[in-house]
Amino acid sequence: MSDLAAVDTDAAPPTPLVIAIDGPSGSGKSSVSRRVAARLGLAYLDTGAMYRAATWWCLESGVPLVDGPAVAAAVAAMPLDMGVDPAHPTVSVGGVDLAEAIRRTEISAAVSSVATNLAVRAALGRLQRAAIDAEAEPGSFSGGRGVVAEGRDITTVVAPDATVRVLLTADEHSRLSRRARDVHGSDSASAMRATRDQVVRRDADDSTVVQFRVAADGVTTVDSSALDLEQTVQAVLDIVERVSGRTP
Ligand SMILES: Nc1ncnc2c1ncn2[C@@H]1O[C@H](COP(=O)(O)OP(=O)(O)O)[C@@H](O)[C@H]1O
Ligand SMILES: Nc1ccn([C@H]2C[C@H](O)[C@@H](COP(=O)(O)OP(=O)(O)O)O2)c(=O)n1
Repeated sequence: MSDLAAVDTDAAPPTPLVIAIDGPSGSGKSSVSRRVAARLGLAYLDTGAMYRAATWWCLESGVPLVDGPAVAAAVAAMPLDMGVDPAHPTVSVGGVDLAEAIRRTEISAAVSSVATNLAVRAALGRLQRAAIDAEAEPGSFSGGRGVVAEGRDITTVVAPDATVRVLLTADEHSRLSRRARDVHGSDSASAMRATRDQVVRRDADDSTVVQFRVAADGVTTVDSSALDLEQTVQAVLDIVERVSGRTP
């Protein structure tokens, strides 16, 4: 038998990895997920940005956020586009780039009222699942490279069949301190007080419809309270290697 004949040309390509990461505000989901995706050559889907974009769209269209059916109808018609390159993730609606707008305090303060609308959750959940499937399908347009998707219900509702499922946590003080530094450039007592609404109140509201405080069966918890960013990324990469054998 020649050397050439020994090559198995029918060998299946590696199954695209789907990594689901959930956790509360400030636990480090976005920072860690982007880095894990970049290191493994995967796409990156920020599902929180989709809820933020939906909130921006409703406010921009003059839809009162207290009117649940009107909010659901507006979100169903939202021309949303998510860019999933971890080096440059984008979110736009009707061609308007929302990178900055969706991080404003006004959106952070209002987003839970949209995220607790069950019709909105169903609609955005379907879009998220389709985006994950598009990245995870071998031979798909995007090349089936696989994806890291992060949010609050990815491990439990949107992609409970993901190859790797992680709940990223951190104690309340660490989460407040990180968010205060992100938003106010300082984690002084007053900056942390000013951030409480965006972290503690919002998580309390969000957890009335989604369970992201305790790991579901089969989900591995990573507590980042005593870790720096690189150590947290490494902790997730270690889990990926253990579960799937994949390394950067
Ligand atoms: N151990 C850590 N893990 C993740 N992020 C950390 C860590 N320590 C500090 N950070 C910082 O905390 C912030 C976390 O914010 P982010 O990733 O937006 O969290 P989330 O998406 O969960 O709200 C970022 O500025 C990040 O650099
Ligand atoms: N899969 C998801 C993702 C986010 N959400 C909600 C929860 C949050 O209040 C908003 C915004 O999420 P985002 O991840 O951007 O919030 P943080 O940056 O972690 O504070 O959307 C959700 O309900 N389900």
